[in-house]
Amino acid sequence: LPVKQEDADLSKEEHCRLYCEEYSAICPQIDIQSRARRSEQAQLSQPLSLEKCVADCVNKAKFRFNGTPQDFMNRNTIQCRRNHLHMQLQEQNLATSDHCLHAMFAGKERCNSILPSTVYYYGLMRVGKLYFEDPYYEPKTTLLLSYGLGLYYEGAMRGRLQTRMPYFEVPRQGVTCPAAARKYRSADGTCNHVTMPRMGAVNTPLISTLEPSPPRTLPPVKDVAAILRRPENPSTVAPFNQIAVAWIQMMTHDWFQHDPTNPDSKMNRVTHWWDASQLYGSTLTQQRAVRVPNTGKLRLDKHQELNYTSTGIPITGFADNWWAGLHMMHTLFVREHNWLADQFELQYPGVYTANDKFQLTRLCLSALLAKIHTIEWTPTLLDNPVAALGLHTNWRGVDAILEYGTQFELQLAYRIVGGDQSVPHAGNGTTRETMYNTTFAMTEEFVAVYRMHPLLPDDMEIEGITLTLNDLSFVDARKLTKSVKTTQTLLQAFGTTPANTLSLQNYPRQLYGLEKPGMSQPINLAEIDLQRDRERNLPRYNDMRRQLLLKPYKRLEDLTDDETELNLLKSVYQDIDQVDLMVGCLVDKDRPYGFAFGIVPFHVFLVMASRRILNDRFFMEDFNAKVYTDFGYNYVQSGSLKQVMVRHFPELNDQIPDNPFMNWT
Ligand code: HEM
Repeated sequence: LPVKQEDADLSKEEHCRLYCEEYSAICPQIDIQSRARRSEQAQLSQPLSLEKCVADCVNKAKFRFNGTPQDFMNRNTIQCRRNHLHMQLQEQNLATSDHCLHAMFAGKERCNSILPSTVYYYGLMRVGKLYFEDPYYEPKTTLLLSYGLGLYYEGAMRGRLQTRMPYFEVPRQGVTCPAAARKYRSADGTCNHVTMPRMGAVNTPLISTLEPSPPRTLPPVKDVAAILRRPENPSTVAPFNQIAVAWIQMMTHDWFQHDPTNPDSKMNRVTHWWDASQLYGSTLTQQRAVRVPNTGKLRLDKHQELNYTSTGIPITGFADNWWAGLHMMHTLFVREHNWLADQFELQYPGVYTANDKFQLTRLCLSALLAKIHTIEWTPTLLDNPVAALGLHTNWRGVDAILEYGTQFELQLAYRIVGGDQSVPHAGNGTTRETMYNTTFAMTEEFVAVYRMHPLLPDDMEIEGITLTLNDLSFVDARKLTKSVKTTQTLLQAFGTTPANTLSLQNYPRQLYGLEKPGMSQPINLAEIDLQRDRERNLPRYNDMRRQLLLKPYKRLEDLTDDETELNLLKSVYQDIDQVDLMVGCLVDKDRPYGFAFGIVPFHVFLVMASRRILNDRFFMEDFNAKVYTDFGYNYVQSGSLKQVMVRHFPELNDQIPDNPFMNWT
């Protein structure tokens, strides 16, 4: 294990030289952490015997189990499903009742303290889930109690799921971090994490935290894709618009991308961090290509639109799966980058070099994107006051409660829980090392639940002309982008075109014959989506429910009350355990109040939404005016999507609602 060996050879001074030339105060801490890692690694290298694992579960966790060790493993109990050491680390701090709780979720084994866990689960968690899923649930209680219970469910479930995230070493592979890496985000995502510098970097693996379903005969993807297809008659639409759709695709390009030419590869082609790599690239070479040399700015054409190569490839950080929606979003934020870089010169004349201005702008813009996503985009799709409060808390901490209303009881709650510092959130300095003791990486299940192609339209009207999705995609997008006011026109069209709902019969017809450059014939994206989840060993839907601590279903009938949908499901699946993950996500009626998607994707997001903030140094201990500058920090904390849009397209001011993701009139 290279990290272990390297660390073992380093003196304390070496640690300081390598990791914290500027911040020597944290050296002792680093030394302790390195020693802890080394001792963990030494234990990890011990062979794991099944008997020992079970014995530990029984002795350390005081967990009773009747059956063979193999049964124990097969039952998927949380103690044994992770590697042995991780189990010990995670579980030793848990109360016996929590072990029992895990076990109950996993397979209803007998526990020796069944009573407290029953009270806990059936009492707080059950009631909390009711209020979380429907804040207007009867019997009505006080706001404090219903929101409190709902939030309790969210927090407790996140904690449960979090204990399943693994700890693993990412080999350093010769990466050393220069002093500048302490101040700014690196091009390739290295050095965000001080002691494990390749954590979250480009070309490190996406991880699977769930287990594959047992093998069994499944219907061909072709047949399954056929039941997803959107019919010719008008599709069902959402209250939010196509800007929200283009937004989420742009975000996923920041977080993860598999290599479509090598479906077996688990490597992430972009950095795992929320660092706007879709704009800036995930390597130094890509970054140089998008920058205007010797300035802090990014390239735009003479109309201030995104630049393209002579062959129609956009010059930007991530250019795959391109369409007009991405042209619009990238142009908007590249313009914002250039405006912001100028502001650093105006605010601090002569203080910063061109490179400093570029790096500071990147820091601030990434944080603004993360903030817009957390407190504007996600609450739009999860239009539920309890979920929204949870999301605001992710960014602002318990201060969010104060913004939520002036009700006396909420104010009281704020005081009772101890105010701003009581909950980890952006900027409150909780270190990632102590956060859950896990390694940060995007997960395969996160990729899978974001397969949200049904949000897309089949066609869209732009300046009176109806264009199909094929007309808007790949190099065809370029044809639209040569006029002076392209992005303004696109924003108007996308703002007034509703998103489609995430439901069973709503997969765009156009995507069954998507003309992708380099392919000899059109691709069928619906089939590809299904196929990828199968070949990447994602659990099928019902197993996913089980592993996400949700009650599994018994019959296909449990998934939907709609007879047409049920008949479609029955035309391809014989039983509930066959249902593909994406199909289950689209059809499952288990959708909390106001949610645009179901509880399964939500449980996956619940963990990742917090981790990608709480594990990132630039959102935690380094999210402050010292690192971002006073101006930059205020820019992030006071900025919003509408502000950015109006800055660059003032003519749209009157049309853009306060929440630009909602349909414009
Ligand atoms: C017109 C717009 C879009 C086009 C042309 C498009 C096209 C594609 C293509 C060709 C793939 C690769 C399939 C493969 O070979 O594995 C893909 C993957 C994917 N798309 Fe889209 N897409 C579009 C919009 C969206 C939107 C709105 C979302 C919403 C979140 C989305 C989410 C994803 C995800 C999660 C993947 C899997 C990525 C991975 O495997 O790492 N796409 N898309």
